[in-house]
Amino acid sequence: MALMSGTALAREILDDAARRARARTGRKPCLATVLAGDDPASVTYVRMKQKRCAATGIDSRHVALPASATTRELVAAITELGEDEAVDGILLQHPVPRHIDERAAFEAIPPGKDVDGVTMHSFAAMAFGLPGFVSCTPGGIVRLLDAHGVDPAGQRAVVIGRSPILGKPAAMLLLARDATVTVCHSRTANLAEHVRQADIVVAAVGKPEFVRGDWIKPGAVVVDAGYNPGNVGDVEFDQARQRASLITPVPGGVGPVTIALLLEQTVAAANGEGQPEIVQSGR
Ligand SMILES: NC(=O)C1=CN([C@@H]2O[C@H](COP(=O)(O)OP(=O)(O)OC[C@H]3O[C@@H](n4cnc5c(N)ncnc54)[C@H](OP(=O)(O)O)[C@@H]3O)[C@@H](O)[C@H]2O)C=CC1
Ligand SMILES: Nc1nc(=O)c2c([nH]1)NC[C@@H]1CN(c3ccc(C(=O)N[C@@H](CCC(=O)O)C(=O)O)cc3)C=[N+]21
Repeated sequence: MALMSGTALAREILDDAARRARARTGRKPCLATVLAGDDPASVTYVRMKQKRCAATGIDSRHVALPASATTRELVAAITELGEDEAVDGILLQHPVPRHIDERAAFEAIPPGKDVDGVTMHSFAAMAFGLPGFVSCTPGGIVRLLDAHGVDPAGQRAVVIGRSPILGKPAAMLLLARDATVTVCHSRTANLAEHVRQADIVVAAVGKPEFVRGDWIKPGAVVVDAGYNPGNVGDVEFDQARQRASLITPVPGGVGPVTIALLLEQTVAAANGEGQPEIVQSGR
């Protein structure tokens, strides 16, 4: 077993982003973070992103709305950031309070500022193999595989989870890399049987140690995107690592690369570029 660490890769991506920041524009790129409500985990994530911005030479601006905010108010706040020329990228922290229409709020982000890759436009571009911003966690997963010499082509990939910002786009990116992709979810029958067949497993469930180590096929590559309270992933790490050829740790795996991609795409947005290199096949 070897560890598929994300910290070194994140460092590389951030160093490169720092070098490219202001190169074309002469001013710092600016990421706007938007948070509705005060969920403590979300507050922590947003703070992490802001700190990483500061260290990378990126300005950040934060818009905080109360948990009682309406869809209309959230959409208005995002629309305003979309029209603000000083803002290059917009991140709306997921999840939003239950009474808010999250999709409507995401869609208020103009495609050129969708550095978190959450809009229909970005998803479709990614799925069609066209230039655009990728969803950060799935994009980070593919970059991790690349950095560790894992070529998904012809491999059986099983993605557990189908959420709009994680499981579903992760499946599309693996498909673009010519993997044979199975997407599992809460209605999947015989989940363990699917996982046992997988050369590449992506766990994106949100349940601590949900994926049992003995489901992992010997030699498989395991990517644990789960991030549960107490820094616990979605995979039973100690058992899985004995069977996997490569496995991401939690923390220090997918998480840091996700944030690095967000900042990389913010710099790209400021420089007027898309992010075409992740999707190659155009299928
Ligand atoms: N490192 C990072 O950057 C990020 C990490 N995360 C982490 O990833 C995890 C997943 O996040 P997210 O996708 O937003 O979560 P969601 O809750 O939106 O989605 C969870 C998915 O898991 C599926 N699922 C739930 N129970 C089961 C089950 N028993 N068997 C099979 N599938 C099941 C659900 O299926 P169904 O669709 O049928 O309900 C759903 O598709 C969390 O731990 C989160 O913290 C999330 C985003 C970024
Ligand atoms: N619109 C939106 N986009 C997101 O990308 C998004 C989101 N909403 N909502 C919440 C999840 C969660 N998420 C994490 C990112 C990095 C780490 C991360 O870097 N974790 C460190 C540990 C950090 C620490 O706890 O010290 C690690 O895994 O090593 C974790 C979780 C992004 N998310």
